[in-house]
Amino acid sequence: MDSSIFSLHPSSPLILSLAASCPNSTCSLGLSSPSGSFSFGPRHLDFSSVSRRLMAAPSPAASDNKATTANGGVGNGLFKPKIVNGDYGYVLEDVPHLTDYLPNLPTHSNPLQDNPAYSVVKQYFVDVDDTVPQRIVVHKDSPRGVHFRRAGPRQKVYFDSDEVQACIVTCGGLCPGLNTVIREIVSTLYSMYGVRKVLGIDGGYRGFYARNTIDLTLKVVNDIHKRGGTILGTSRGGHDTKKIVDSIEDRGINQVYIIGGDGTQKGAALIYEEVRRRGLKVVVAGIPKTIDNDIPVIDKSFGFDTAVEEAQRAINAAHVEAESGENGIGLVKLMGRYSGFIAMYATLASRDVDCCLIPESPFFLKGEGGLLEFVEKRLKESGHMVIVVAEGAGQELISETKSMTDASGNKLLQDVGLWLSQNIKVCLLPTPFFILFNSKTMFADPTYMIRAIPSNASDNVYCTLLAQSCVHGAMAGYTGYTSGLVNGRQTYIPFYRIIETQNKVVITDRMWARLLSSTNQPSFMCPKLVAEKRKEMQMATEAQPSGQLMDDGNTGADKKAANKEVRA
Ligand SMILES: Nc1ncnc2c1ncn2[C@@H]1O[C@H](COP(=O)(O)OP(=O)(O)O)[C@@H](O)[C@H]1O
Ligand SMILES: O=P(O)(O)OC[C@H]1O[C@](O)(COP(=O)(O)O)[C@@H](O)[C@@H]1O
Ligand SMILES: [Mg+2]
Repeated sequence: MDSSIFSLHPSSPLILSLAASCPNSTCSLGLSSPSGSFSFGPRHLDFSSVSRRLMAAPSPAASDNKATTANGGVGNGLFKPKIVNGDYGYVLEDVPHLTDYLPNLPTHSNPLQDNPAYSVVKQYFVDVDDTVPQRIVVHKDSPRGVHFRRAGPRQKVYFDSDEVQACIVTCGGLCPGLNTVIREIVSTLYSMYGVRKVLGIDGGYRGFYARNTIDLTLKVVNDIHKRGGTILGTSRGGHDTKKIVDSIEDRGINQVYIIGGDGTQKGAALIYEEVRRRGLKVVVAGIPKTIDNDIPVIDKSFGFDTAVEEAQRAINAAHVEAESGENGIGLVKLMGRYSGFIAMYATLASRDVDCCLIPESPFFLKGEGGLLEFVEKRLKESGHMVIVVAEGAGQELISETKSMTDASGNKLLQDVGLWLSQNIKVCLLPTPFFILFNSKTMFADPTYMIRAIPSNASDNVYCTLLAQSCVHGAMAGYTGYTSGLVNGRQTYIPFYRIIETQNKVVITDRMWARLLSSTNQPSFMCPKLVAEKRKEMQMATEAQPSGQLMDDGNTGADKKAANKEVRA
């Protein structure tokens, strides 16, 4: 077994609470799956939805999911997180299971057992007790820390193939790989589990109640991974929990696959809660989508690699333009509303960038140590320069007018690229240096071109594994989870962990230091801000017990060293 997977030992006291909260034994009791006809039309109660309600009668024991703590619940916090504590500071942040509120569900043998391609794989099924640590850098005395349930196929499943009526929805902004994920969910359901009913929800959350559905067959999805966008369409806004769950019931859907970013996963958490409140045998599973890479816990999001690769092409073009003219400035705006990961990685990969500006690192234009001073200096040294700016950078400098939001409630941003190119022109031209020499600023905004391309080879494989893991979890009866890669392993992560924070570039970490050293740009921090940052970090460091690893895997000692790296 891989050392990064921690399997619970049967003799551990932990096994008792896990066995209670995550059944994996075959139940002889229980009602058989509904055999009534499913309704695809407008809302009316049919036999299948009545029988699902009858099956739903939750027992008091089952509705308590054995959580040992009750903090930070999902969505509106109706249901307790499943947290299991083990020896040496081991914590399992488990995901819900249908049997938490439907205790007598029958199980079936996993059809993969008879699949010639998989039956020969040694240990193909994942041990139900396998878990994956969130942090892999540990010290001799550090606690084992937080773990997530390992994803993968289970020996027993909680759905009969004929019983499954799955649906897939894509929400939020576009991202390379969406079609691959759709294709692979359909293909896993059909080819591995023999499912024959998969619906596509048209146009995001509102499609549940305002649009027709699309039948997704192997033929329909066959070559969609070669196309950008999403064949299902997507949208912002339109999340109405009651209407969505009504539609799920009416259509007889019992597996809901929701592909989207932080906003979408918040919506998914609410759907899960409502489904559970109504006691439905319906799995709600998420697949994290964010081109900005701003979803926490997971290693990285699908489409991110593709986006960085494409962003590099734009940087390259800007570099060619800048280098060909006299004092040419190539300015490239990249995606990143709140997080500058695409800008940071594209800059690091390209090596042609002189300055990278991201939302996490404030900058200022004029005066000593400001951006304009640096532009002038770099032009004098090299005769050209390339600036990469993430769309969320410098927003506080552009306008103080009350910010507007989109249909999903996301802040609408001012165009920092246009603003910068105008300011560079207006502010630098009157200086003696620019009166003597010409300068031309070329501004490129390739954001929508990047979002629209199909995913590259590595993202395609990543999307395939994500989709397969997600389906295995649903068939095994897990629910209320997002599938995600943690330390290179597929896991099931409870919704509340995905939506509680946003992943951001930590400018006191080594990666940002690498970037600063590759571009040799100033940190643009005024001395007061540096002092404040240092103080914040010092206080965080002192609050940590000795040897305890902090959020980013560093110890207090690492942090102290990092504090010294913050440059004025
Ligand atoms: N807090 C929330 N609660 C419920 N639904 C939400 C929430 N935030 C966003 N959504 C819904 O999720 C969908 C996508 O959200 P959006 O922010 O546009 O994209 P992303 O999921 O990529 O962050 C939209 O339909 C939106 O209405
Ligand atoms: O699709 P829109 O509304 O133009 O939004 C553009 C935004 O979408 C993003 O691609 C992120 O989308 P999500 O919030 O859906 O993940 C950002 O990079 C960009 O700010
Ligand atoms: Mg978002």
